[in-house]
Amino acid sequence: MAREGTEHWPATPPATALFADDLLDGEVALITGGGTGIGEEIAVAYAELGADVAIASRNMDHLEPVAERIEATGQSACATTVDVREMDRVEEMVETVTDELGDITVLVNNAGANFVTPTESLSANGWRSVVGTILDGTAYCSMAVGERMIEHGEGGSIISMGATNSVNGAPYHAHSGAGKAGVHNLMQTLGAEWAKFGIRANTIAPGIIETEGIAGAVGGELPEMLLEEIHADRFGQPADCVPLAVFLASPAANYVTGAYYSADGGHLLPNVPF
Ligand SMILES: CCCCCCC/C=C/C(=O)SCCNC(=O)CCNC(=O)[C@H](O)C(C)(C)COP(=O)(O)OP(=O)(O)OC[C@H]1O[C@@H](n2cnc3c(N)ncnc32)[C@H](O)[C@@H]1OP(=O)(O)O
Ligand SMILES: NC(=O)C1=CN([C@@H]2O[C@H](COP(=O)(O)OP(=O)(O)OC[C@H]3O[C@@H](n4cnc5c(N)ncnc54)[C@H](OP(=O)(O)O)[C@@H]3O)[C@@H](O)[C@H]2O)C=CC1
Repeated sequence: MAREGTEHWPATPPATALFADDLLDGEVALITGGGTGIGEEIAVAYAELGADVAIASRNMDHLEPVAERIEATGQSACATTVDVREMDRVEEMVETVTDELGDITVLVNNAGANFVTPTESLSANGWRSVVGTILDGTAYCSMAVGERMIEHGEGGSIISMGATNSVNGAPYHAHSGAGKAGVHNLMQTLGAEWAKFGIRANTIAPGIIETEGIAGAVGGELPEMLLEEIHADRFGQPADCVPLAVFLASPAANYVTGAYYSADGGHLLPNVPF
């Protein structure tokens, strides 16, 4: 996996160099969109730290090679198809994962969708496609897994991928920004409601992370001029998002819920003196 860094902003080291290799022993993690990009990096890191890992998305071709990478660590893997926009399919996914790996203790709502477009060119179906994946999908997966976490009675960790485009609004991101803002709000609400069950719910907001998904979303290569807005002077890599995802899944975050952490190289910070 690419881990490009610069002199002042070095690459984030692999999880095995940062965390104890048994940190996630006994955890069963489900990562939606775990066959590509950031989700793949989190899935493999969780397995390297001792979790059994399920990955789910629409296309099994994405999932099978990652399931092999998980199994190569010695942990159990489950790869299953789902469209997170459909509650029935989400319920089936959760049944499959629970049957194969046991009760889910960590859910990572990572499946995502975006394309940049002027809002006046956005169709209703385009809006639904993106908001359905980001917001409905996060809600459906959280409800289906949360219900079982409550029944099981041992708590759990729900981690959702937000995006920095939701913080101040972002031109051409009406659907994505609004959906991701909803994700953060949903995690805060679940953090409050489900605290009594020992379920924590938190959000990670990546900045601009080099993945095939974002390249597709912007219609090709990421424009270099975007770097002018990033204090770290480099785009992020999937590995830059992993330590937060490991922390939030682990006992190190036992007192952390409703929180919002960005991994964006300072993208949201002002870059002019006034
Ligand atoms: C520049 C800096 C950015 C920084 C912040 C970035 C924040 C977030 C980033 C990310 O999330 S990156 C990860 C992105 N990953 C993906 O998008 C992967 C999954 N993507 C997809 O599945 C597709 O790209 C999809 C279009 C999002 C969804 O596919 P689906 O099969 O459900 O939809 P379609 O039937 O293809 O289309 C539905 C609807 O949407 C319209 N549409 C699709 N692409 C565009 C576009 N580029 N511009 C305008 N409209 C688009 C399409 O025409 C359909 O609408 P109708 O024509 O039926 O009205
Ligand atoms: N890369 C970036 O710069 C940023 C990313 N993010 C967020 O981080 C997360 C990961 O992004 P990234 O790795 O770049 O993206 P990718 O495009 O690589 O990953 C998105 C994943 O979601 C899956 N997916 C998409 N739609 C659905 C659906 N309807 N049902 C189930 N699975 C689906 C895709 O698999 P399949 O096609 O097989 O369904 C794919 O594996 C996303 O939530 C994204 O919004 C946030 C800010 C910036």
